[in-house]
Amino acid sequence: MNQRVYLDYSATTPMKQEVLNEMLPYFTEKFGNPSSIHAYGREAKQAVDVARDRLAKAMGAKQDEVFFTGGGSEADNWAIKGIAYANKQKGNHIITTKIEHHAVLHTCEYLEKNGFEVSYLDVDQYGMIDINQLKNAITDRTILITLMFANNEIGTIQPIKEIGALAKEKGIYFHTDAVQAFGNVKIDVNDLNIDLMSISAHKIYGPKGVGALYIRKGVKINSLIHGGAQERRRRAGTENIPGIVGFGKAAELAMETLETHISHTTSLRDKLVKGIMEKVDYVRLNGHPIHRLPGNVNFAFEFIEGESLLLSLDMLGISGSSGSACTSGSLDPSHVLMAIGLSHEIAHGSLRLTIGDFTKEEDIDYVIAELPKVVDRLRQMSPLYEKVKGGLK
Ligand SMILES: Cc1ncc(COP(=O)(O)O)c(C=O)c1O
Repeated sequence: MNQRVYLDYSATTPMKQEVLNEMLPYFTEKFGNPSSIHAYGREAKQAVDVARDRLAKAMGAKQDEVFFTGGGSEADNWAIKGIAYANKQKGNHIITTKIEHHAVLHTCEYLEKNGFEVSYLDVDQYGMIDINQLKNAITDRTILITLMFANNEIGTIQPIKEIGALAKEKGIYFHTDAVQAFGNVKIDVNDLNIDLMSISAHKIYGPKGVGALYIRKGVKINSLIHGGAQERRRRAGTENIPGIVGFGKAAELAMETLETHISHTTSLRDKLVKGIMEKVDYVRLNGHPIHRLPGNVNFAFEFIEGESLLLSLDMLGISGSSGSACTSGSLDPSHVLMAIGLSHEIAHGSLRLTIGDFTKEEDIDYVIAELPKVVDRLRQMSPLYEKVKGGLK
């Protein structure tokens, strides 16, 4: 029986036992609706307050600046559409990048069909934006800069502090999709001048289907979900109490263990990169060599089909990803890998392996032992590789 090695922490994380323990009573005996004024309702409301407080502390915000949502995608939609429609008297121009998650890109495309203009910034070969290109893109009609904190595929971390300072200086709202960064890097919304920030519980060892949007006090934003008066009249719908409780606990744990989490994932990441680079030829590391998420590895193997590589690894019990979880299954090369300038062929030969708290040293040893063999076997089937190896090219 093969070992089972999960290396897809950027797609989702397993929930921690402490998180589940804290959630469980809210499915059964503590089942109240926080909008009810009786004891059951008050108990549920108090649980939401505790979770909100924990999240606020984890990002340096005030409690009443944190709003729960049904996940990171909803938070992105709310931030972008909410700012666009609330500020359209001031302007109709939004700036983003070509490497955002589809929750941001498709929201921007939707707004373009509805009278807004969007500038999509390029990135360099490492996935980094150019702050001068950002400055030049700003017009007197710009109302929002929405720019991801860290990329979900290649792990590149953007210069968020500089972007926040620029947005503040120009009087433009700054939203960041921090779904991948939160819990992996230290974030203080005031220090970084962030006005709006999306986060999601299932990326930080919490439950799926719950997220949050940080909205700085005073920011002019419309609601996305209309109905009841929940979330201080800004996001209708009976709250997902167990989910919110789990998110709060996961955020608290993430902050308590941030340093050890970063050193654990960074050292395994570096070991994996070194191990593969030493044993395999015609391979490069996608993403920034230094400014990248601690647990992110993304290789581009030449002369290989990423899908075949994934399937072969899956048979060995190794679970990775060929791009973002949302794009796997489609044959189009990832928009992120295209944006950093990879050819279609090399983009198709890319493999993302993301490391987390439960990854062990022996898991990485196993991958370093098996992956080169798989790459070698698949390349034997590539006529081009044979040619290159034989020096015929
Ligand atoms: C950068 C980024 N933004 C947004 C999302 C969407 O979050 P959720 O799955 O909670 O809707 C993801 C999930 O993969 C992500 O990686």
